Amino acid sequence: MKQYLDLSQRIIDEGQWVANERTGKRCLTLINADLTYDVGNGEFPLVTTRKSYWKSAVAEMLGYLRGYDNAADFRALGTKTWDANANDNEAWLNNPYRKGVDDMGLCYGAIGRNFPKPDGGTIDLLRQIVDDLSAKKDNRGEILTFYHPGAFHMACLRPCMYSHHFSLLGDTLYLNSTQRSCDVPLGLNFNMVQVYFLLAIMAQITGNKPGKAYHKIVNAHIYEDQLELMRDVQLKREPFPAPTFHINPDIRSLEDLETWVTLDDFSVEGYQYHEPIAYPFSV
Ligand SMILES: Nc1nc(=O)c2c([nH]1)NC[C@@H]1CN(c3ccc(C(=O)N[C@@H](CCC(=O)O)C(=O)O)cc3)CN21
Ligand SMILES: O=c1ccn([C@H]2C[C@H](O)[C@@H](COP(=O)(O)O)O2)c(=O)[nH]1
Repeated sequence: MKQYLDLSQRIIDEGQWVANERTGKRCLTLINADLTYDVGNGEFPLVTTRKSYWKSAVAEMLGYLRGYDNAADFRALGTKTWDANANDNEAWLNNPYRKGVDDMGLCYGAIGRNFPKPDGGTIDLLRQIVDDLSAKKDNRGEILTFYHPGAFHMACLRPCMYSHHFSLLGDTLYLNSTQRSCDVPLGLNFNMVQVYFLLAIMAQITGNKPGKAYHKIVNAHIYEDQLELMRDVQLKREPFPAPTFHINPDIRSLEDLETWVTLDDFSVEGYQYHEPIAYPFSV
């Protein structure tokens, strides 16, 4: 939580104003931030200085792991966060590759679970990584990437957290996640939970212990219409102690994640938080 508040304050103190063409808004922007989550010690990075919707965050990551490519599937899982990008963005609505209502196109899990090969066919990157880590193998390239520049014109958005690199030392699993673009008031709230969750669940389904997760952010920004709420409301609040995150121990495999798992298989204990803040969202 302290890392989140420090980054937000750093953007306010040192950030530069940058015009963003896609959204038509200016962003106060900082380059490079490194956050660390000690998953092995259960330090769950949930924001407490406003109500944070952690179930939505977990649902998003679960949808990526399942390879979902449309907002209706994400809604069925328990999050509406892809509705706007799938259905309200002018450029995407006019894109000939859009398959209809709720389609997100080729992004996130639709790429990572089905990565196109130049010589034909596709690779399921997640399946390969789960198989290797379960066999205690780390080939120094256990990388789940959602980044495929050749498919950007067929997607509603380029992936923001685009690479998750797993490493095994003995039976302790580590994760380095990289994010190219970060909406700190809205997106990062979710992204911290997602990086923690990804390491915790991957350790559990591959029979390893979770270690630390390292979260690299390149472009960290606050949109102009969010600045006042962050500076004058959220940053004035005192954080509460971190809650703890629990996963149903019966989840044992990638197939479990793909079939019967719901948000009821996850819980948060001891979550104390301040009043919600409704930050504006830029499509
Ligand atoms: N501008 C922007 N920021 C983002 O963080 C973002 C995108 N676009 N597009 C793709 C995904 C979608 N994400 C989203 C979308 C909506 C919320 C949001 O509205 N959050 C509210 C309510 C959440 C809820 O009720 O479930 C919040 O207060 O956190 C958060 C992340 C993260 N990503
Ligand atoms: O997981 C996510 C997904 C998206 N975001 C934010 C970061 C940016 O504000 C927008 C994406 O816009 P681009 O023009 O494609 O950079 O969404 C996030 O913070 N976390």
